[in-house]
Amino acid sequence: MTSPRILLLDHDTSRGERLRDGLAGAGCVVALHSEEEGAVRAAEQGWSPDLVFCDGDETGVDATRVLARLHRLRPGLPVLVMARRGSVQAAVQALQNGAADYLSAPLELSQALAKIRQFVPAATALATPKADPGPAPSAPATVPKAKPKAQGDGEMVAESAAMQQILAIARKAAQTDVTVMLLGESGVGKEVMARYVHAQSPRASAPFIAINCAAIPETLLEATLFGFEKGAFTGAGQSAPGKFEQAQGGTLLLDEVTEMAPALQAKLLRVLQEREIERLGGRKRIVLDLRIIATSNRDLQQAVQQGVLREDVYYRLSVFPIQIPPLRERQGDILPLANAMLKRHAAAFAMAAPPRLDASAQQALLAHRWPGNVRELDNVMQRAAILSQNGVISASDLLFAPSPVERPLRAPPPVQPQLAPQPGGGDLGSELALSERQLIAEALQQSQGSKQLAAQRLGISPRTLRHKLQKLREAGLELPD
Ligand SMILES: Nc1ncnc2c1ncn2[C@@H]1O[C@H](COP(=O)(O)OP(=O)(O)OP(=O)(O)O)[C@@H](O)[C@H]1O
Repeated sequence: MTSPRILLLDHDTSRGERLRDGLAGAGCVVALHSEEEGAVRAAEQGWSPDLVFCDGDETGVDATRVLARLHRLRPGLPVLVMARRGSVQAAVQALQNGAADYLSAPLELSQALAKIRQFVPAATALATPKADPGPAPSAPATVPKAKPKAQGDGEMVAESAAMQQILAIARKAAQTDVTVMLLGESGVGKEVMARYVHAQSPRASAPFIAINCAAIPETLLEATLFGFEKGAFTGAGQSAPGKFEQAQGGTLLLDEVTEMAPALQAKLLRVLQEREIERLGGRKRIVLDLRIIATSNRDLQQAVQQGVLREDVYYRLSVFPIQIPPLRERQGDILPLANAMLKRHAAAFAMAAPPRLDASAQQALLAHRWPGNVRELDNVMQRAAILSQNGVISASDLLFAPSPVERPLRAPPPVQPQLAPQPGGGDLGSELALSERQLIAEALQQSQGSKQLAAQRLGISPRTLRHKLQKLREAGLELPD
């Protein structure tokens, strides 16, 4: 993975520094600016970001102007505007001005990482931390205290037959102390399922502690998991328990466990076998009484073959694997999930009632491939709640983000080389057709799949665009419905 380059523009310097440090710790290259001029000049002088987070609080930074200036330099550059929660007006304006998304300030690190992963193709391996990654590795003594998530937050929606079956299996596993391995693409709901297993288990009233193994630098991860005694390393001013201890009696979720460094996997193996730990720098053996749940979005056997996952750890973790299918394979969940999310976003935006999905919107949601799974659906619903008019969401309010996995329009097939030169030079007709295809592809990508916006960009009517798309489809190109 190449490091995503993030331009962060925030007039509140200390808030910006917190986010910058977190993003840098997760592997991003971040340029932080507190003023518009510096930020745009950096981009003008060749520091080309992959994504921009721009302050939208109107105190010192004019997000609309920044957006316009950056888009002049790099059309299609994803600019995400951050503004205080509840300012629906600001959200609508930002989106109308070409912002890729609108986010509530202050922006959580996990939310920022999720957005980077969504908009920057090279950052798919970047993980959303499920626990505060804490400070930089140079200062492990200040590993944050346990931050257990609220029990049962976020309701599980599972109406499809496939998910009903999986829930039944998960409930059975919950009754034992078996190690559960949750598998599935990013965003399918592995953490939601882990919380469900915990909630259904006899350990439900004890803590549920989640740690994202991919989001924490290797040196800090060991101290975070095992805890440490005072003086264990430079800066360890006082003893601190690790996540294993914090989860005593309850459940520890090791999210993205396959991203753990092999040396630490060896230590994890001992814990899985012996159910006891020692803090770093400590001698006392601490007996563990907890369930371990692990997740991964990799193919585990392949991970073993590639040397990413130790084989012995694989066997220990895979005692009870549960595969969660991608959203596109459980159509029965799409609309119930969409409605549940609209309810949540409507409450967050202080709307009188959640907006309703009309038939065109329902159809578009069911037809989409959801490469980003439930997380992507949640993002689409958040934007739709903001854009909805008179309490109704129609297909044109649904802005599907271009996916790093699967673009709305595949690149046109390469032009076949001519065996013999045609009399009179190149074939102008096919060159024009190719340019048209490219223009349409670009417009769709820049409009995040919205045909209405794409038609506006191209200066043609939505009907003409539909007609052209139909023709391209007939010519064998794969296109969104
Ligand atoms: N069945 C569900 N019901 C309600 N919300 C869900 C469900 N599944 C997923 N979500 C929501 O979708 C988002 C992604 O879910 P989650 O973090 O559990 O996915 P994940 O598979 O762990 O993703 P990753 O592999 O990227 O960490 C969250 O906001 C979560 O609340």
